[in-house]
Amino acid sequence: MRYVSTRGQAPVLDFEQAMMTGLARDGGLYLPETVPAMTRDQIAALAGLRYEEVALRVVTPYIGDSFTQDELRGAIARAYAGFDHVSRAPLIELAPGHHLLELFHGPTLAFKDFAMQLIGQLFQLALKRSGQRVAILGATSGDTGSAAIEAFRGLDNVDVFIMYPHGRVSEVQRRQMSTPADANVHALAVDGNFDDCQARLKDLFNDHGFRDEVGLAGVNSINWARVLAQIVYYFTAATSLGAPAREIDFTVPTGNFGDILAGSIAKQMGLPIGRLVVATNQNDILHRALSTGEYRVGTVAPSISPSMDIQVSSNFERALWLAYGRDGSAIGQLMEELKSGGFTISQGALEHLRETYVSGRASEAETSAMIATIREETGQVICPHTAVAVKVAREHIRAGVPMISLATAHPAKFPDAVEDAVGIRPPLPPHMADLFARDERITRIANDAEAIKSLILERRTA
Ligand SMILES: Cc1ncc(COP(=O)(O)O)c(C=O)c1O
Ligand SMILES: N[C@@H](CCOP(=O)(O)O)C(=O)O
Repeated sequence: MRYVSTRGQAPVLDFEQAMMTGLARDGGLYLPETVPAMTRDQIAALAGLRYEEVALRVVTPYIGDSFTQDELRGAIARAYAGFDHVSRAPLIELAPGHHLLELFHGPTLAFKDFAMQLIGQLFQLALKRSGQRVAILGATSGDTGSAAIEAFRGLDNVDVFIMYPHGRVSEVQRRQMSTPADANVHALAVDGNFDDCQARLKDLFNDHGFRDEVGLAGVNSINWARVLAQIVYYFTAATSLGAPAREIDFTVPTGNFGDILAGSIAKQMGLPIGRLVVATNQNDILHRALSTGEYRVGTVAPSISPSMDIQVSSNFERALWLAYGRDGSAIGQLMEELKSGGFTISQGALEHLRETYVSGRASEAETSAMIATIREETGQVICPHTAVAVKVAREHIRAGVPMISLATAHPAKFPDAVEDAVGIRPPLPPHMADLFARDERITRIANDAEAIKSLILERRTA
């Protein structure tokens, strides 16, 4: 399997190289040159299999010679062994025809664990083989950071530097990043918003001298391996509701567009997904872009679903590349225009996008009201990101087509928003029960690439 950059100017790589490279050297994002199809029979055969077995079958065609089947099987087994639910991603019925896919049973209580735990295992295999040492740099609006830290903490050939927007993540999220005592973990509170963190991350990757000097690696959904691992649960969920014999719709609470992009790849592989519904909070650039064709960056407004407080949505570049017929120079041009605030999507590309995606948004009041409604109707307490999805999903449910909303985080990560909505603070699970008693270690840092570079050079141990 060969991987190509959305901007068409970077070397073509194999899976392991693409995973270790992260951001392509032309500033673009790697994608497989062709998406491997699964036959109807192959998809039907997934129903009822253990999550790990489905993962092996879905992921294998993308790996090429990078890892043996035994290595991959072992990595998958270790990745999901720590999840606290036997199904890994259980599906529960919220209302007739509307289901919740619970993606928060991993160690850090958000969907990020599905990919990060697997990447952690694959990185270790690759680094052991190459003898390389890396400095992982991540940007987070709250969940990617703790998942990355959990997957890489304590390794002696990896340092993990995580930038998060100071004051804009929940206290639980912050403590998940600031309390691990491992010397290779560095939580950086950046004076800016998530878009600033992600922009600085790309600045550092685009500085090839620095990148090579410290062995920079990325585990945001910039990294194709992240998206790949997230494809799997679309298959487990859809086949458990009758796919491929019937069509299934999904609603995905969306910010950086990695999770829903994974759904679109599952669809390209042959999974009969009808609609992929992009659900945004008040930071609704994606909803506006899909509705009007204008991708215009606004100001990031802090919300009660902070992990989706994103305006520059990294993986939308991958969706655009597919919609523009894989034209790297067209994408390069759009990304140049983005530097001045945005661009207009061509009519052809917009139509292509609309064949796959529909969209909606939830205001702050609607999000909070939906947490209360679901509690009232089902007794279930959902997190604010999930509430955004459920609110938008309800507007898009079609008769006879099951709708699956992705429950991307555990409500205990956002106790203030949940308490405001329903008057209760969901308890943290036992392994995190003493989170508020643990010591924190945070470095406050300016929104400045040079300052971040100096810090990495000074602190790296690997
Ligand atoms: C809890 C939660 N829900 C939804 C999202 C949005 O996912 P994506 O960035 O893949 O669109 C995020 C952040 O990634 C998140 O942490
Ligand atoms: N919501 C994310 C933002 C980064 O997304 P990623 O999927 O590109 O890592 C977060 O929680 O950090």
